[in-house]
Amino acid sequence: MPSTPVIDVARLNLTYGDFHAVKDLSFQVARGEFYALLGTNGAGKTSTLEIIEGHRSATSGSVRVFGKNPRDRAAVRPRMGIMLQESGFSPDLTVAESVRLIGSLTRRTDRIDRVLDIVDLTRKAGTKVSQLSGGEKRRLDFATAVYGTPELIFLDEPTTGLDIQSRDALWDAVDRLRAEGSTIVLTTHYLEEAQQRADRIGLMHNGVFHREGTVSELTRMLPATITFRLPNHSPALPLPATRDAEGKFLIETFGLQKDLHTLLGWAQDHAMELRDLQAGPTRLDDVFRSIGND
Ligand SMILES: Nc1ncnc2c1ncn2[C@@H]1O[C@H](COP(=O)(O)OP(=O)(O)OP(=O)(O)O)[C@@H](O)[C@H]1O
Repeated sequence: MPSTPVIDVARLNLTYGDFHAVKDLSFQVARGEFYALLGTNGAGKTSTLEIIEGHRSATSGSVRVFGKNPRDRAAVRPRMGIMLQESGFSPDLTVAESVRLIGSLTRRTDRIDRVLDIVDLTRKAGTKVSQLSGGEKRRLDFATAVYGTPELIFLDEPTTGLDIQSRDALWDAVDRLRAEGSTIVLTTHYLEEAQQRADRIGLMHNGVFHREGTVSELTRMLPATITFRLPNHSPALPLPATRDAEGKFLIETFGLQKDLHTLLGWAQDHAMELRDLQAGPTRLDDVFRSIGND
């Protein structure tokens, strides 16, 4: 029998005055899953997450986290690690004091030196929050997700402002949390981060899901592309293609491997060089750009 979902949202609605921000939204997140809630600006992601995190009441619909009402903070909060866009740590506290505060707020236990090590702030333990760089502050925000290895972790734009080393370290830490069984909910505008890691994606637009599914389910709906250039007066191509104003050819295909094989065979047979050849699967960016087209 499948286990109870960690998050169960059914026909969720939220209105701000007469503005309908979230409309009949339903989705579930299973234990151990990495779910990315993505969408256009103003789509309703933050509003939805605020309800799931217990910060806001729904106008109607049902939200269950670990089978409980998330407004029941005492039952649910200790099991959730929430990395907000800004955690709002007091500027006068030191890094170590801020991390200790996470423990008392969430009622989870952990070793402060362990958490500082994971977020690479050991050397800044005695530094005041006001004296941290933007990236260091972001890593301190991440400590809220790491502290006490919570069962459910929300990451809201976690890598904004982080250099590449810090990003890699953050994702390594997330991988370890997953290996220990944590469920991850990510929101980000860096689509490739979601594309690489998410088990499933909910793509929101105007308060509803435009699409929901695995990355391959989402991208399978749009064609992959092959682009290249050819010298003038080349023989006819073996596949339908369009040509832009700069002379670059574009082939759109749902059979990338087969069509690429056909094209390369044609080029070989005619001793043609396919200059600037690029072939790529559909990216999540393309699915995003298609919002509003259907
Ligand atoms: N407190 C509020 N009062 C009135 N309208 C609000 C309030 N908070 C959000 N909204 C509106 O609700 C809609 C959804 O906002 P929300 O912040 O949930 O979107 P989002 O998907 O997180 O957007 P973004 O990617 O831009 O952060 C937006 O049109 C926003 O202007």
